[in-house]
Amino acid sequence: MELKEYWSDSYHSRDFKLTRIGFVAIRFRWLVALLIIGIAGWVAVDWWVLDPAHFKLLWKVRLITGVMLTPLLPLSYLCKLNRRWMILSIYSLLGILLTFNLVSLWSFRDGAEIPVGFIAFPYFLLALLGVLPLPVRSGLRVAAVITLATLATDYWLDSRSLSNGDLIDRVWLLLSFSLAMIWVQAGQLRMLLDLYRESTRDPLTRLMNRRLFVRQLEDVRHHSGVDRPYTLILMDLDRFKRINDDHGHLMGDEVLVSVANTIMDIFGPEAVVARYGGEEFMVLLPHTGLEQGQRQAETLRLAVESQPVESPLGEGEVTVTISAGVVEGDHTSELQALLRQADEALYTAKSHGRNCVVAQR
Ligand SMILES: Nc1nc2c(ncn2[C@@H]2O[C@H](COP(=O)(O)OP(=O)(O)OP(=O)(O)O)[C@@H](O)[C@H]2O)c(=O)[nH]1
Repeated sequence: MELKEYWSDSYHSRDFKLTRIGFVAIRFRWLVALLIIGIAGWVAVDWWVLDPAHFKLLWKVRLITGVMLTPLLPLSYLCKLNRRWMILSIYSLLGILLTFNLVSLWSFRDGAEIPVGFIAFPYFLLALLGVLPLPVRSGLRVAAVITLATLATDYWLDSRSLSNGDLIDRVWLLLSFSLAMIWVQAGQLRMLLDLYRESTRDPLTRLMNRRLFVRQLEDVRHHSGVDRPYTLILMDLDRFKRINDDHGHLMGDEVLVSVANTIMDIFGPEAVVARYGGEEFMVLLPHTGLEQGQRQAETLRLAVESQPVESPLGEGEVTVTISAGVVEGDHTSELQALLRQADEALYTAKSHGRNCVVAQR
């Protein structure tokens, strides 16, 4: 994982963004549910430790906080659809809880001793938010909001305490907890990204696998218009079994990696490229019509044919050829039918003697 991927989600793929938001949504929902139960359950502790006057005020504050948190449960279902909803949900949670913190501390303005649970609340909140897999930039924002709100609350309620060493002590504690939160969040993000890559990448060629490809295809189909077609190229190595049989599986693997690299070189970063099966590759060219797709497939076919692959054991080189089927889709296309059509076009290319490209409307 690169450092910039820890820093901001703008360096994550669209698909991973959605996956991460889905995880955040689930954890956020559990967090809200636990907070509702915890804040309500705390009434029993208040009843035990507080004097009746305080208890009378604070149980209502807890009840109102619980009621205000409740809409965040359905909101968490919207969070997984869109980053904006996620941000709104997280900051609404912070707003409600920091207001709760403010009101509960304010209730001790008469000089009564504040139970440690109330003083520790912002630190408790920072620790809890560690469960969300947020990038460092988002974590810093959350930490800044909690730190500033906590210091402002303290200053407003007891400005005297901020003139002595208490201020340094509090700032130090808040910064320590913030760092711990960001560290845990980055760890969660890393674990999620590693798992995501394991489950969506082919370990040999590092291309995406079929599962992710189909999701990407669905996404491109969804966002394309009638006048903005896309093209699919399904290709298969010719007589690949023979390469394995004659030169060994190590050579076969080398051929697969070499062809994958050639595909990436020819089509560039705009294309969506996947290892679709054992010796099958699929390329999705957004905003590309059938004729242009066919021309690009032909360029690839010639490039593969003209670049023999060297044996990793230094036992000479082999010439590889590919056959390809090309089809065009738009937003009305039914994906399974389109994939079947690409398969038929490839089959036709194979039956025409291999090492050729067949486009099918
Ligand atoms: N080395 C290696 N071989 C693989 C891998 N995945 C699949 N294969 C082999 O790919 C071969 C596919 O063979 P076939 O389906 O018979 O196709 P082909 O020999 O390419 O023949 P045509 O497709 O008809 O031109 C099989 O021998 C598989 O073992 C892999 O990851 N590495």
